[in-house]
Amino acid sequence: MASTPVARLADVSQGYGSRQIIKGLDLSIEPGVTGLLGPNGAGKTTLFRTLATIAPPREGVLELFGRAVAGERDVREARRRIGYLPQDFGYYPAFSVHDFVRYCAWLREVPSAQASPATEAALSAVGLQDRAREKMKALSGGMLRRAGIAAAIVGSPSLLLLDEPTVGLDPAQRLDFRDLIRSLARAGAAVVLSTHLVEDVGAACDTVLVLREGEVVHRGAPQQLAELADPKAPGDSALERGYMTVLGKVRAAEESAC
Ligand SMILES: Nc1ncnc2c1ncn2[C@@H]1O[C@H](COP(=O)(O)OP(=O)(O)OP(=O)(O)O)[C@@H](O)[C@H]1O
Repeated sequence: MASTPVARLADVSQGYGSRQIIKGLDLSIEPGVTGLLGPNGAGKTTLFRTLATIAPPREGVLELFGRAVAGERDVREARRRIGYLPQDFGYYPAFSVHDFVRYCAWLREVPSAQASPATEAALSAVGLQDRAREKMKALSGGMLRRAGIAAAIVGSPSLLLLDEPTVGLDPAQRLDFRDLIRSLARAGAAVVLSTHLVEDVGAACDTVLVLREGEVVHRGAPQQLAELADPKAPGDSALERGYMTVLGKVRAAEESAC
């Protein structure tokens, strides 16, 4: 039986000023881990901002947790259940790591009795429990990223949106991160992550979406993408070659249509 989508976009368009980035997109996000691949400028961050209710769709409908998001009240209710790690997230440099994550719990309206245990749990999930008292400004790039992941997962959101979460993580931390998102998905969360590291998608995702110029040009299990690989396509793994093959085919179809 098909599961109910956690998020659904129906005929959604999105853009900046006069530029349209996403055009008439239909998309559903199911429980489990969804990996978002796509070249620079494909619209991945724009899609995250739409799903995170930061930028309302210009046209079309955004549905979250089975309800259309139509006004301020819907946005506020939805945000309690969404964890979002933007590519460049803001923080107060003088905050301790603990206070930063706890502040994010407060923003998400995690009940005050649960805020402290939820903060401890999120810090320990990313291996920062021993750095909880350090200032944010004293963290290395990879540790800052881990603090951002902790802030996104605090309070166990139902929908977790992670924009390039593994940038700057060392190999051991990337492996731990994969375990973490798999366990969050097993606990019922829908996780969407964007990455340029195709192997992260192969290792951690149930579904992969390839976005190009604001359109989903492929959707399926990572294995299905790997099976599309043209052996002559560039790439060091079947999945990379599958990804490059899909992009190459779309480009060729566009060129022949011109
Ligand atoms: N604030 C903005 N104002 C105007 N154009 C923008 C803005 N943010 C993004 N864009 C444009 O929208 C398009 C999609 O950008 P977006 O950041 O969503 O892509 P992306 O797939 O996340 O890229 P990357 O992989 O480089 O992070 C790009 O052409 C970008 O230049």
